[in-house]
Amino acid sequence: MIIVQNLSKFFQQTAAVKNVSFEVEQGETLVLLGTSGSGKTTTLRMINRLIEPSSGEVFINGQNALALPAEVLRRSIGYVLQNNGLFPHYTVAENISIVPKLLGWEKNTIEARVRELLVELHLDPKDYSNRYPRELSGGQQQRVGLARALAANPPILLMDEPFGALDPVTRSSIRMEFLRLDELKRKTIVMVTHDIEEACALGDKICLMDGGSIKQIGTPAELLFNPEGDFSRDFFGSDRAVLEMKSLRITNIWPYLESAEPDLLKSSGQADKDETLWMVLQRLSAGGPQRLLVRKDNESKTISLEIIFRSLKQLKGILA
Ligand SMILES: Nc1ncnc2c1ncn2[C@@H]1O[C@H](COP(=O)(O)OP(=O)(O)OP(=O)(O)O)[C@@H](O)[C@H]1O
Repeated sequence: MIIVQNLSKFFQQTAAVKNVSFEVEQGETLVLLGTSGSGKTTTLRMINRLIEPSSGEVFINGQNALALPAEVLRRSIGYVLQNNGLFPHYTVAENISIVPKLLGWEKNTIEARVRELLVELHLDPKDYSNRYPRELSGGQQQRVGLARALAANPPILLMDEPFGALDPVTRSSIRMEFLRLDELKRKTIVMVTHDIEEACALGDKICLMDGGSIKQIGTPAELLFNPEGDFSRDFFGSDRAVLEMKSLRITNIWPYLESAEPDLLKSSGQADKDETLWMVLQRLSAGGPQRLLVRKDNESKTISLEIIFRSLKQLKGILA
């Protein structure tokens, strides 16, 4: 769906992005992760040509993006900015309607779409449609920013630090909300963040960048368990243990779990193979187990789990 080939950007003498190449399949989320100044935003903005590349190519559905008029390209790509970029003098409904209006949609269709998006994003249309951005909390503004990007139902969504301006608690709850949105599940998404946990939670693939270049691309589990080089290894630092837990999908360890802890999984009754082990365990026991270790043995290719619950009562409660 998106192919980026040898993309580079020079600002005067400075190489902000150097020979970056990646592919994002339809419905996939690729996260651009890296330190400050590593070229993430520049890379993202070259996809919809808010920044014109110095060299390299971008293909969207097989079409050369650099050969299309930039406005046409941008109408098929939703864009969510870090500080939401809402127009302060437009109401919520007007902000969300911008692209559908540009595309000449009928008034009734636009109104219905605005209502639908507000409901989906948990903002009561009666209460919020006519508010101005300043009358919303940061999290609500961010939801409206997302609704605006989704309004014309673009197949591709680019998100630049979409949760960056939020406090950690709001950030993590909105992130969970976004993960569950059906509308987002169908999109091809490229997202910038410097938050490692966010990258692991949201990315099907992570593109780890440093100094304008890609250091490694892979699934969160690949980057965590098989880092290529010192930069990748050091990047996750002390967060590694928890992140490994969070990035492991039940599918990855299903065969081992079935033989090792059948009761545990059966007791959940609904352990979804796509969920991370962490989420399942959190659901199983409010507050999570006291200690949870995953060990991977590369030679025998086995994964062992050590789960220590807070009390016998907690364990019995789960298995009941
Ligand atoms: N318009 C510009 N003119 C000159 N240099 C720029 C411009 N935009 C970005 N740069 C430089 O390009 C490099 C990459 O910037 P970019 O914003 O892509 O990084 P980033 O990884 O998104 O950083 P952050 O996480 O801090 O937003 C930086 O060194 C930055 O100073």
